[in-house]
Amino acid sequence: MGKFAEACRHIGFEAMFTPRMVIAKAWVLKKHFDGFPKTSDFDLKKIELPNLKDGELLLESVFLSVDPYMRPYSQRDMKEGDIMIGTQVARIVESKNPAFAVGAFVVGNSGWRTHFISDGKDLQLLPSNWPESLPRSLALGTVGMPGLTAYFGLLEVCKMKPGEIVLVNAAAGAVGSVVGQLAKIGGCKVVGCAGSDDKVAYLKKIGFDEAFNYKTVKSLDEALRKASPDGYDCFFDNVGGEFASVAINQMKKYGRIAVCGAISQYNDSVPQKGPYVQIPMIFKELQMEGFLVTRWKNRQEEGVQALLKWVVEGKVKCHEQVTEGFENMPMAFIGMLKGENLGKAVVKV
Ligand SMILES: NC(=O)C1=CN([C@@H]2O[C@H](COP(=O)(O)OP(=O)(O)OC[C@H]3O[C@@H](n4cnc5c(N)ncnc54)[C@H](OP(=O)(O)O)[C@@H]3O)[C@@H](O)[C@H]2O)C=CC1
Ligand SMILES: CCCCCCC/C=C/C=O
Repeated sequence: MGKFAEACRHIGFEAMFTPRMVIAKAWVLKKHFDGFPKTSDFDLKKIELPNLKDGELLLESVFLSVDPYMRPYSQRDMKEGDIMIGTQVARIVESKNPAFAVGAFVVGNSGWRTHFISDGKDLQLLPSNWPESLPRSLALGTVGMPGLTAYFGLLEVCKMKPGEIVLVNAAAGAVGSVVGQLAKIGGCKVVGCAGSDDKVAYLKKIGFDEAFNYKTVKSLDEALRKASPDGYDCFFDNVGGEFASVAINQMKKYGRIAVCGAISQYNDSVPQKGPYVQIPMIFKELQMEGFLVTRWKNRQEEGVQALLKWVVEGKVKCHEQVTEGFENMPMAFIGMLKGENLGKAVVKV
């Protein structure tokens, strides 16, 4: 390094003279999942990032999300060798775009990478009223896509009304835990099912009226009937498969079923067989509607502000399962699919 550049480094102008070389780490899908994902299906790659062009930003991921949709979407939309899809909370490290200041935090959709370059079009700045004391990781969970899924699914698909009875499965997870709490805020009775006694205890702590461990009950049918002998007006289904086939028979007349997810089927190599839904749907005159949260893209601001307010007021509680270390992303993803997470599963880089 020349004397002038050295002097500049001492006074903090190094970046002006020495282009920064950034090596990003990224997880790629080495092999399409066959049944349950394995760590050997992933590969960790290093990618040298080019210098920024005008209008571009360099970002570093701070928290990355692992979500169930990555399993079916990888099958549908990805080819082997592609970087794993996903969202992150990222900090702007360098900016050649006047709309984005260095140091600001955004939600990006750039996949499993430690660093990336963006032109800003696909980035969402964290709301300007985000409290300093609130973990920014919540922008991937309760105050992000999963929270919005609960919000729009309950309001627009279940069309819940005060006094109704709401059933939700995978209830201690990112979406389910918000569903139950919003249904309580909306004046409903809430029944939640989850896969461990610790999760059930958590559901009771955050205000669910009834909760049980679907893995240890003798009969799911009996447990659902005991939790709500009159049946269910709304069923927010995160699980599908056998659970949904049993629950549908306990819907009240004119009940509404929001088909949000089918995690019990994502790892199946051979499709599951019925029982089928038509008979209870006809005789109970049910409405069953599948949805994707992206339908309400134009109302995202409304949803985020409503969720942020409830979280800040303490009316919606959040729990996160934080895995430390970018190198542990595959493990965190697999763990979430196995049910190891309480609340939202995120990875801290
Ligand atoms: N439609 C949409 O736009 C969206 C849909 N979703 C869907 O919502 C659902 C929940 O997602 P999210 O809250 O992020 O994830 P969670 O945080 O709930 O994590 C997944 C949970 O699913 C449960 N689970 C896993 N396998 C099974 C199984 N075979 N049977 C029953 N439960 C199982 C586990 O909980 P447990 O220990 O209780 O079994 C696990 O913790 C998923 O199906 C997802 O695909 C999510 C976001 C958007
Ligand atoms: C930019 C992230 C898009 C998330 C879409 C989530 C839809 C989920 C479906 C099932 O899990």
